Amino acid sequence: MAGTRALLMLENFIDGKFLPCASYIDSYDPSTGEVYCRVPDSGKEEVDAAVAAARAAFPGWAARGPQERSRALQRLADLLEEALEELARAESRDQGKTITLARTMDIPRAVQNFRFFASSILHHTSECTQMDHAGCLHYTVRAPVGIAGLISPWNLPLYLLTWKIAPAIAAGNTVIAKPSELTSVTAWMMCKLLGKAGVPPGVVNIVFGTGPRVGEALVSHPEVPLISFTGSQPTAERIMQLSAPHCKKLSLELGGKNPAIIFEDANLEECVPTTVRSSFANQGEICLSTSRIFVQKSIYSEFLKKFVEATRMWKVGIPSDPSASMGALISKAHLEKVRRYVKIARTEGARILCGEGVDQLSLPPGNQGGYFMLPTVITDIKDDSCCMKEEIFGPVTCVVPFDTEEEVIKRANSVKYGLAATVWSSSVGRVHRVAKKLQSGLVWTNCWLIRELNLPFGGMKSSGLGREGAKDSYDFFTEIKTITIKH
Ligand SMILES: NC(=O)C1=CN([C@@H]2O[C@H](COP(=O)(O)OP(=O)(O)OC[C@H]3O[C@@H](n4cnc5c(N)ncnc54)[C@H](O)[C@@H]3O)[C@@H](O)[C@H]2O)C=CC1
Ligand SMILES: N/C(=C\C=C\C(=O)O)C(=O)O
Repeated sequence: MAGTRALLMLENFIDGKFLPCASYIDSYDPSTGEVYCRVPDSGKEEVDAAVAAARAAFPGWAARGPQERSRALQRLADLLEEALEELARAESRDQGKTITLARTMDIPRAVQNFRFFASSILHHTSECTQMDHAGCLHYTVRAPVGIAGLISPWNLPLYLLTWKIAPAIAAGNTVIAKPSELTSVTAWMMCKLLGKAGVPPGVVNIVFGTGPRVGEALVSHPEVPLISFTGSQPTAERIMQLSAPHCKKLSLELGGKNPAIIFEDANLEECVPTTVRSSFANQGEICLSTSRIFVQKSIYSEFLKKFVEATRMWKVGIPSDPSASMGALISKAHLEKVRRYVKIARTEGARILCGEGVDQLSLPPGNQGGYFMLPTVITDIKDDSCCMKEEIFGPVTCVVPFDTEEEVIKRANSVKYGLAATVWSSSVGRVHRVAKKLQSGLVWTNCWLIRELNLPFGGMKSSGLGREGAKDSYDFFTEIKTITIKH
């Protein structure tokens, strides 16, 4: 329970109004372990109110032209950009990530999400075919689906929430969004800007609270025909079960166990720092984070030495420290889960080369209760260890050697996930060949996380269902109809 200090109190945002809730959940500052905020513990009642508001707003919003909706999105982007510093500070405090990352990645990307969909919504065309022998012309039309349910996780809070809200409202839907109960603050701050941007009441409604209460009420609601979800695979399974009786449209963006494949002709000057970043940026809490590093045997020792040296330079610090590369993990429970994986690796006979249990973490006295851990490199680990199979979602990465191209493709593909891979080689032929054979929705060669928002984003196998991007999100957030004209 919270102490006597003034806590930040969030409210739901329904029909353009901030509304208090009957009960609240404590929200923790990950860098101190102390409660600093209270989040509405909404349930069915709040979802019903949000559905009523979204239902009433839908016809008016859907009837506006794309240009008009686009202008509101542009204005919202401008307002978010004006508030960038305030939002970055709030995101960093709420999530535990460094202020530098929030300032340079999270909030700029939230701004870009609105700008991008404000523009892309103006450029869609529909299909038309002729059938002269039958005297027919066929064409397609698209229309917004209705009320979209949007559920987002805690790792990239405003970044991922806006990646869903922007395409949904650009296409003419109204939305009910549920951010993670662990990181709700920046979503609440954004609500203050919606009216000013010209987004009418009821178009964007945000209900805060836990997955089992408010998330399930939203997913089960018969008037919410589509759900876009980013988060874990077990939660996605539950969402699929609850959606099945209503035959809802689903977009599921789930986890990964992403390999980095490093061939002997890789440019290690670029590969080592990028692979440190792809393993440990945002505390390793990104679905695209590298967590299995396969290195060709001839350069294995050299790579390992350089990689461990560079990892030791990846500074863990309090989120407000501009020189920190990494902040605190999201919660005590998550920190314990991540540490458990390192413990299992050790009991299996793997070697921990740096980080957890090897090096000493140094923190200011006020942050001793925070959820910090050092970036950790594991080696001498078997491919069938849970550390090589399961999504750890923390600052832990495993490095193992390989001999041949065929062998490494097989090993990289031997997990249930298929989200993102990186391939490092200076052979153009090889990067094309390997990229094609990897079971992965995204392959970055000689780089990581360079995003082209136009193109499909999403995973194969247990990493998800559907894709997001300019055309893919438009397709998801609209219903298509084929019309035949006999002339
Ligand atoms: N994008 C990704 O790949 C992410 C993966 N994860 C993975 O999931 C693990 C657990 O993290 P969690 O926070 O528990 O993820 P989660 O999947 O439970 O949470 C994501 C969102 O789903 C909501 N949710 C939870 N249960 C729900 C339900 N029954 N119905 C509707 N919505 C529900 C949560 O409140 C949150 O808004 C992490 O350790 C990580 O491995 C977590 C966050 C993002
Ligand atoms: N979905 C996630 C990351 C997406 C990144 C992007 O769209 O650029 C995640 O970490 O959950």
